[in-house]
Amino acid sequence: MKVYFCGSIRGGRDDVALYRRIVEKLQSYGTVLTEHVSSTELSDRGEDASAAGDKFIHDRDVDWLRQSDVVVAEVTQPSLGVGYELGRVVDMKKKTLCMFRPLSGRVLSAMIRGADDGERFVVRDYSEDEVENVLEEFFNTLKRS
Ligand SMILES: O=c1[nH]c(=O)n([C@H]2C[C@H](O)[C@@H](COP(=O)(O)O)O2)cc1CO
Repeated sequence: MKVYFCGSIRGGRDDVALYRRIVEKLQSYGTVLTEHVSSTELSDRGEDASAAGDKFIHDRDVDWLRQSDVVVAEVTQPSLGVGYELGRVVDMKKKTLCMFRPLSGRVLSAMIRGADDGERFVVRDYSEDEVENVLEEFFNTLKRS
């Protein structure tokens, strides 16, 4: 199974330790195409600051999104890139889990929460200690569908 993980990069790296935990868990289910998103070596400058780099990143990531079987996004730290990826994914009709931590004090964008259809695109509120359980639940429902 190919998994695409979305997490904030230029939107801010505050949650990178959590991204690491998510990616480690996801790797027990399949190949994570975007493992770099969880790298502590990646700063909020992104992978490459050059203009050609940005086109490469965009085209590669959209291609990976197309290839993926399932998409998991941590959406607590607002990120234009993650929002864009999720918009594309809705059109691609991929099975998607968005994970949000209300204890952050933030309110999730209506364009993400409002896209929840209870089936293909699901938004799940959680707290940090529940990360692994939330992912287990999600992948168990995938097996059943
Ligand atoms: O260097 C990068 N590499 C990369 O793969 N991305 C993708 C994957 C992330 O899920 C998402 C993060 O977007 P943003 O940088 O706007 O927070 O975009 C984004 C950047 C930088 O924008």
